[in-house]
Amino acid sequence: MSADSTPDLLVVRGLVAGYGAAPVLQAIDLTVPAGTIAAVVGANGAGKTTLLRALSGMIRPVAGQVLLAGEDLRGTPVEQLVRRGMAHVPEGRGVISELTVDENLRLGGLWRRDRADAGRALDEVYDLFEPLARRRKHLGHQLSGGERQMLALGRALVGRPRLLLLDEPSLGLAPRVVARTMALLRQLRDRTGLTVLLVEQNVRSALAVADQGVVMSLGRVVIAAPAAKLRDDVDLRHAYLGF
Ligand SMILES: Nc1ncnc2c1ncn2[C@@H]1O[C@H](COP(=O)(O)OP(=O)(O)OP(=O)(O)O)[C@@H](O)[C@H]1O
Repeated sequence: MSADSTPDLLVVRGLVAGYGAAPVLQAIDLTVPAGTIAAVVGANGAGKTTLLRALSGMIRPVAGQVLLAGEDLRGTPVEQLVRRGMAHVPEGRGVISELTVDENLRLGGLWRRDRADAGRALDEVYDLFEPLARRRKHLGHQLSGGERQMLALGRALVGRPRLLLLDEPSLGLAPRVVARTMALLRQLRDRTGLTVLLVEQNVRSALAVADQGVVMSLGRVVIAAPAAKLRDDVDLRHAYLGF
């Protein structure tokens, strides 16, 4: 439990993971309370993307524990992670260019047994992302960068995740689109209780929307603090964020 007794949805303890002999992540500890947004920031190569990959089962941790709502996820196959409520929107977004917007979105709900609710979730995504509703029949490759970002996020939301792992959603997007995406995350948190772990290069935008800021350096968490504190405390900003 966190200090204000909100249950922790995600608890990471001593997570070690990487790609070969030398691990990238060096014993990561992290706690994300349910219904909050945590922004993971840090220099290029700090290990932010690797952290998301290790959480979503794309790479197998060498050591440590990942608990989702108290359940240990070690050894859980990726499709089971999705069923348990974890959705990962990777950097580069993974939209399938040859499929239409509608087909891409439906992929996000294919595994769901409750077909009626999958249909409702699809309608909700079209309500949230009006440009997607207008382009249902367009192919993935016909979309703009911002629309592809919406589509990747929308596809994850069709699965009604509890925990959304989001890698660099602002990458390559116009500031207006970034602002809209961040506002949407807040709206989802407030309306549906969604929990978000957001990796961002755009530190200011990320800390503006987040409840918690997590700064990584060289595969470690160097500080985890309320986002407002990281935003407003000049000494902390200078020490950990360099601005
Ligand atoms: N597929 C891979 N195989 C081997 N090493 C990798 C692979 N992906 C990343 N790395 C290495 O792992 C380290 C951490 O990279 P990672 O992408 O997690 O950092 P990051 O904080 O997300 O940085 P960026 O913001 O540049 O994506 C880097 O040294 C990187 O070179």
